[in-house]
Formats: sequence, structure tokens, C-alpha cells
Amino acid sequence: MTSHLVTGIGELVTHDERWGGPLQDAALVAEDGRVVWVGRAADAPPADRATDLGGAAVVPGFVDSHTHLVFAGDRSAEFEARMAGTPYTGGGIATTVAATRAASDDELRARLRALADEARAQGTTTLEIKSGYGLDVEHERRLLRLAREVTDETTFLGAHVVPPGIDRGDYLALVTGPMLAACAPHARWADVFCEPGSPVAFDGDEARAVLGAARDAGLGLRVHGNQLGPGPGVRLAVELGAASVDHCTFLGDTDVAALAEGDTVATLLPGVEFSTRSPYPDARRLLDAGVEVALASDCNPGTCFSTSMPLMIALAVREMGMTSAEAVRAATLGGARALRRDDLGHLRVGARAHLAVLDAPSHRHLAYRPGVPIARGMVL
Ligand SMILES: N=CN[C@@H](CCC(=O)O)C(=O)O
Ligand SMILES: [Zn+2]
Repeated sequence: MTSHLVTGIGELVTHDERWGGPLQDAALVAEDGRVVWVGRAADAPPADRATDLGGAAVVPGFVDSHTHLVFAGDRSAEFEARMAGTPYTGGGIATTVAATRAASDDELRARLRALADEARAQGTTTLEIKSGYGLDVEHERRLLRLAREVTDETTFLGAHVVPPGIDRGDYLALVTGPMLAACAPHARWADVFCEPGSPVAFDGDEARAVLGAARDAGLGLRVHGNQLGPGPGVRLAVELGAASVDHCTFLGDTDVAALAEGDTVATLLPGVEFSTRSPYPDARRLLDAGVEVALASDCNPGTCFSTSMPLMIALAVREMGMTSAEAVRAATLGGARALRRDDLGHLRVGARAHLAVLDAPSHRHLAYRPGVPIARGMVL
């Protein structure tokens, strides 16, 4: 077992309350992939090898708890139309499904790996990846098998939309029956796009059926909820004990109260509001109510084609009323909680030694220097 001392850390964000905030002039030792010591550089113990970061700030590696990285095709024309005023409805998902079904494993794998590398280069050290562009038994299973090559945090999203040409009831029976059975061995989670106002997504009763079947199959639950308008998604997620409800753009008081009382993380995806020109969710309202908030990219070809967690942090600070410290926490510890992982998202002793190293003196620069590639992931 080799120990690795990382020193020369100008500012270290650990999320360890005992330090009362970021540590200055810090060091960290990792052994066997885990943090074994954290403290002031002057007190650092000897180790087998050392890396001097020359005063860089370090935060926990970003935990991007919501992505759709296995897909083919291009929807830049749809984006362009949206910027010219055409609203997002979810209808474009069928375009990606057709292109994805037509792509070979190697084509999908090459794109997936390139996107995962792109995320890592910007500080992301954990990715959740959903299926949802296969929408039949063979292709949903294939997408999850490919996603599993990159992460253990895989999510079955057969209930993304009802594909064209199939009856809703028949599709629901497929998703909750044979498709779930084929996909469950390759997934840790199941998700559903619950949006009663959308002709292609699922209403509250349908979403309840999808989530109930997934829970019976041993999967953890996640929900796309309240993205395009108010609806039952958030309350359903809390009622069923989902780990996370994602988007949370249109919330009523009862939704916020349910989240505050429940055990479900509210995952905000501000890249979606940016790329669909929609109103941003009210993060301040959630935080002030005591809700656990996560930030994620939702990288996908339709609503946000960005893997950049620093961009999400900058948007959260600029547009959603979060402080830099709250946004960094949401992109790290919040994401880990949304995945129910206590070994990620912090740098206390025992955590995975996953770092985001910033070419900057402070975590504040993540929002202060938007669009500048200051973060990189480092897994020890
Ligand atoms: N809203 C549902 N699913 C994705 C978008 C998928 C797409 O448009 O391709 C989302 O999280 O925004
Ligand atoms: Zn999504």
C-alpha cells in the first residue's frame, strides 16, 4: 500500500465541520484510494510519495448525480430554434432515440468515454448515468451495460417518454415488466419523467406505477419532477422515499414543505434553465426551508449539452441566490447525498480521495471566473 501526500494546498474545502470552514495552507494524505489524514501542511506526516499543488485551492471532486451520457445524434438545430422562441416539450427525445438505436456499441462507447473524460477534466470525479434513449428492452439494456463500463451509479430510465407508435398502457406494462426485469441487473436506480402537462411524459399515477415496480425489483428511486410546470413529481418522490427529485423548477409551498420534512434531495439543474431559456428554480427558498440541495449538470443532447459542474456552480450563484460555499457544497456533498453515498462529496478521513484541484486561490473562483477551465479532477 502506497501513501500519497498532497501538499501546497492554498485552501482546502473538506466539509468537515470540525475545521469551521475551509483550511488554509493545508495538506492531505491518501492511502489505498481513501483519505487517511487531513490538516495543516506544517503538521503533515511523511508519505511514500508527495505532490505539491503550489497553492491551488482544492474542493471535493464534483459528484454529478444526474446525466444522460449514452446517446447518439445531434440536436443543435432544436437548440437554435429554442433560442428563437420555440419552447421545450420533450418531443425531441424521439430524435435521439432513433439515432441511438441506429448507433453501434463502439460509437456509443466512444462518445460516452469522451464525455466522461470531458467531465473529469473539469473536476467531476463521480458520474451518475441514465439510460432513456433506447426505450425498448434490447436498447435500454444495452445503454445500461455501456454506462456500467464507466460508473456503478447507473439509472434505468425506460420511463423517459412513451416512444412514438406504441400505446401508453402497453408501454407502461413493458417498462414495469419485461424491460425492468432485463435492466435491473445493470442498474442501481430507476427514474421516471413525471410531467403531467407533457404529452410524452408520465402523469402521477403512471409514475407511481413505474416507481413501485422498480422498488419491488430492488432499485433505488429517483424522479424527474416539476421541470416544465407544477405537478405531483416532488410530492410523489418524497412519499416513496426517492433519493432525489430532480429539476424542481416549479414548486408550490406544499412541495417545499414535503421536501423539508422528507428524506429526498432536491437536485437543481441550472444548465437546463440556461439552455432552454426557462426561469431558474428558487434555490434560496429551498435552502431557507432546510431542504438538502444538490447541483448536477443533466448533460443530455436536448436540454443541456454541458458536462461542466463549474458552470452549474456559476449559474447557481449568479441566478439562483446561492453563495459560493452553498453551491460548492451542493455540487459535492449534495450530489453524494442524492446518490446516498457517504464516502463521496467530502474530504474527511475515510472518504474516497477524489479531489477537484482549482487553478485559483479559493473555491469562490468557480463562480467568479465563469467559462474559464480552472478545475480538474484528481483521483488518488
Ligand atoms: N426532462 C427529461 N429528460 C431530459 C431531457 C432529455 C432530452 O430532451 O433529450 C432532462 O432531464 O431535461
Ligand atoms: Zn434528466
